[in-house]
Parts: sequence; C-alpha cells; structure tokens
Amino acid sequence: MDTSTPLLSIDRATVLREGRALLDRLSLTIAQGQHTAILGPNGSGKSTLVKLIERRVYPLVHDDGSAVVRIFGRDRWNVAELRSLLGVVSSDLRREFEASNEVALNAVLSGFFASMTLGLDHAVDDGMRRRAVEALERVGASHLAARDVSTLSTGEARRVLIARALVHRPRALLLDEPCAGLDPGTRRRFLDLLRELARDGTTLLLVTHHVEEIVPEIGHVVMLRDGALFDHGAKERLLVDEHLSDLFGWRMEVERTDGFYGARLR
Ligand SMILES: Nc1ncnc2c1ncn2[C@@H]1O[C@H](COP(=O)(O)OP(=O)(O)OP(=O)(O)O)[C@@H](O)[C@H]1O
Repeated sequence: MDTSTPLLSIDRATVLREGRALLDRLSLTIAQGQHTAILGPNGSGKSTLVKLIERRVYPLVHDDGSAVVRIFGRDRWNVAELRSLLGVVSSDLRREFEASNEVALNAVLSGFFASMTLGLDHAVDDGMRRRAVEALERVGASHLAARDVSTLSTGEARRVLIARALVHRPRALLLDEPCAGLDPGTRRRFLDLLRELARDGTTLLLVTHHVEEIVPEIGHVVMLRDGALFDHGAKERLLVDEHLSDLFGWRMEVERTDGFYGARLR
C-alpha cells in the first residue's frame, strides 16, 4: 500500500442524535505512522468519533455521494481485512469484553471473528492459535491465558484486550481511553507497552483526556471540543498553558519531564 495514503481521513463528518450534532462537520487527516493523541474534555465527541470509525454510528451523507470516512484510502472494507490494518479497542468493546465469560486465550482468538466469545462454528486453526499465544506474550499476559476474563483485574483485562486487537498484527491501533481505571504504576507499565508497539511500527491513535498519557512517541495532537475540531498539530505547540486551559475550560499549567507531559490545575 502507498504510504502517502492517509491512515484516516474524515471529511466534514456530522453525526446527529435527537436533533443535536454530536459531531459537527469534523474534518481530520492522520497520516500512516503519525502517532496521534485525540484529546478533549468530557462530552467533546471523542467516543462518537471512535464509533464513527468503527461504524457503530453513521454520519450524514454528502450530497455529492463522496465518502465521509476513509481508512487507508478506502471507504468500503470487509471487517477481517480492516482489522488487519486497524485494531480498535473502544469503550463499548471494553464493556462487552469485561462482561464476557470466556477464557483469555479464547477471548483473544475471538478477535479473528466478529464476536466476543468463541462459538462452535468458529474454525480455529493452528496459525490462529499461534498468533493468539504470540499476542498474549507480546503484552506480557501469557500467564493469564487460561483465566476467565470476568475474573481479571482492570489492568490484566486491558492487556488481554490489546492482545485481541494485536492478533491481526494491525498497522495501527485506535485506543479509546485505554488507561481508564488503571492505578499509576499499572498505567505507566501499560504506556510503556504502547511505546514499544509504537517503536515497533504500529501507529498509535490514542483517545484520552489526560496529557499524562501522551507518550513521547506521540507527536501529533488533535483537540476536540463540542463535537468539532478545536485545533490540531504538533504537541509542542498545542500542549501549552493557554491552549490547554481553553480546551478544558479551566486554568492549567503544563509541565514537561523526560518527554512526558503533566498538567496542574490552578
Ligand atoms: N446515543 C446518544 N444519544 C444522545 N446523545 C448522545 C448519544 N451518544 C452520545 N451523546 C452525547 O454526545 C456528546 C459526546 O459524547 P461522547 O461520548 O462522544 O463524548 P466523549 O468526548 O467521548 O466524552 P467522555 O470523555 O465523557 O467519554 C455528549 O454530550 C453525549 O451526551
């Protein structure tokens, strides 16, 4: 595939619910290899954007029939093909996963099929099994393979869920609030895992409200507010006191240590 084709391009996406625009003519382009954080306050439309990409919600169509969402240049995909390019871990998926009663290895294997559990009609071959084992190893969760996912801690479950997305060896990963509910140490270890994946060539698209999660590898930031693009560009320009304060509607002071950012409320 031509590497100049954007990983993601969104052209004036509007999503309406109950007469209100959850996304309002949002346009956005993310290049292949461009590790990106999508940052915004509660209710700014981040999860709606993820759902738009996952096709859990649909935008208004354009009069001229042009595509609103293109992933790797195309607007039509079969699910298996798409997953081998873009792994998505959304908050909806996280909820479904944590509520399923499946052993972790099978939950990872279910990533090959459009379901959260393995059914009798799912033909798992040795190659798939090998890749599921590898994916669990990759996230440091081999020891959890035989555990029922509903018994895993939040941090353990998060790793298994990333393994499920990695089973396709996707070029990019879209993660919606992956650190929600993690204690500070687990969060840092989890961010280290994301850093390794980024360095190994997986493009990260990380949705968050915390600048602390914008790992050094991520250089590009997209800011959302009220369902619209607030700003986007290099993190050095965007992650500054005034801009972040405007985005979150609270005075904030930004600090930077060893490539990581922090924000203090004033
Ligand atoms: N199905 C729906 N019907 C009506 N309103 C909705 C629906 N889904 C989302 N919204 C509203 O759309 C807005 C954007 O929601 P969204 O979940 O995308 O925000 P978010 O940036 O992900 O927020 P958070 O950081 O709190 O998760 C919110 O005001 C929310 O209440």
